[in-house]
Amino acid sequence: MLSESLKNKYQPCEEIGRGRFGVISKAFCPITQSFFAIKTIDKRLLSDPTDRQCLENEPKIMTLLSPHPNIVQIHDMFESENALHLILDLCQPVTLYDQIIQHDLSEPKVASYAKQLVSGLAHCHRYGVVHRDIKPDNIFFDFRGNLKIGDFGSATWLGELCTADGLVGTPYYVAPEVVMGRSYNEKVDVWSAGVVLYVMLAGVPPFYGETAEEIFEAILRGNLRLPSRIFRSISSEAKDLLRKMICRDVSRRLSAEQVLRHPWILNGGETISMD
Ligand SMILES: Nc1ncnc2c1ncn2[C@@H]1O[C@H](COP(=O)(O)OP(=O)(O)OP(=O)(O)O)[C@@H](O)[C@H]1O
Repeated sequence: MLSESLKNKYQPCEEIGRGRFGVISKAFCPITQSFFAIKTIDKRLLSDPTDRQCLENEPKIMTLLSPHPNIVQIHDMFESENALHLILDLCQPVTLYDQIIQHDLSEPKVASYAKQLVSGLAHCHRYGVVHRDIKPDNIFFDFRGNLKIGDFGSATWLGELCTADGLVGTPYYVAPEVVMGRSYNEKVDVWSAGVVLYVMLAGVPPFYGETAEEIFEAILRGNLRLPSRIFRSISSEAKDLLRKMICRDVSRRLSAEQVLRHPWILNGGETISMD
C-alpha cells in the first residue's frame, strides 16, 4: 500500500504496532540517515463520518502543533487512493502504560513526566487544540527519554465559542462534563492528565468499574478519594495537585499553565513537607 513517492524517500522496515485503522512501521530515511515511524491509515476501514473527520484532523493538528519537545512531531505525509501515511518521530516501544505496569516510578520521576505531559498540553491549548484522549497508552518516549504526547486521532479545535462536544476518550480518563454530554473546553485534558498522574502514583485508577457504564457512574459521583493505604507515602504537594486537577468544578480546575506553576511541579516532586 506504500506509494512510490514515499518509497523514494523512506525505506520501510519492520512493523512495530497496530491501531484500529492501520499499521505503524519503522522506516529509514537515507537522506537524513535517521529512523522514523510511518503510521499507515487504511481509508477503507473508515466507514463512519466521525472516523473520517478524525483522519482529516490528525495530520492537520499535528502539523499545526509541530515542533514541540513533548509532542510527537509529524515530518511528512503521503496519500494514495486507499491509504494515508504519516511520517512521525520514532518513539520507544515502551509507553507510559508499560512503565506503570512495571511499577518503577519514583515521585521525582512522576513529577518530571507530569511536567512534560502538561507542557505539551499547554502548547496544544495555546493553539485551541484539545487532545481528548490523554491516557498512558498515548504517552510515548523518544530515544533520549523525553516524553511525547501522541495519537491526535481524537483531537479537535475549540471553535469560536471555545467549546467542543461529543463523547470522546477512554472511560477511566474521561472528564465528568464529557460523560454528561455537555459542551466542554480544554480543561478536559487537565482532568485526564490528573487521572494519569493518579495512576502513576497509585498504580490503580481513581474511578473504577467493571464496565464502561460503571466507570462513568463512578466519575459522575466524582468524589476523589486518596486512600491512606495507597497514598501514605505520597507527599502532600502531590495530593494537593491531584485534587486541583481531578476537580469536578471546571472553573476551579487548574489550567495547564497553572499546573506548571504548582509547587510540586516546580520542586520536581522533591518533598518540602506541608504537614
Ligand atoms: N511514533 C511512534 N513510534 C513508535 N511506536 C509507535 C508510534 N506510534 C504508535 N506506535 C506503536 O503503535 C501502536 C499503535 O498506535 P496507534 O496510535 O496507531 O494506535 P492505537 O492508539 O493503539 O489505536 P487507535 O488510535 O486506533 O485507537 C502503539 O501502541 C505503539 O506501540
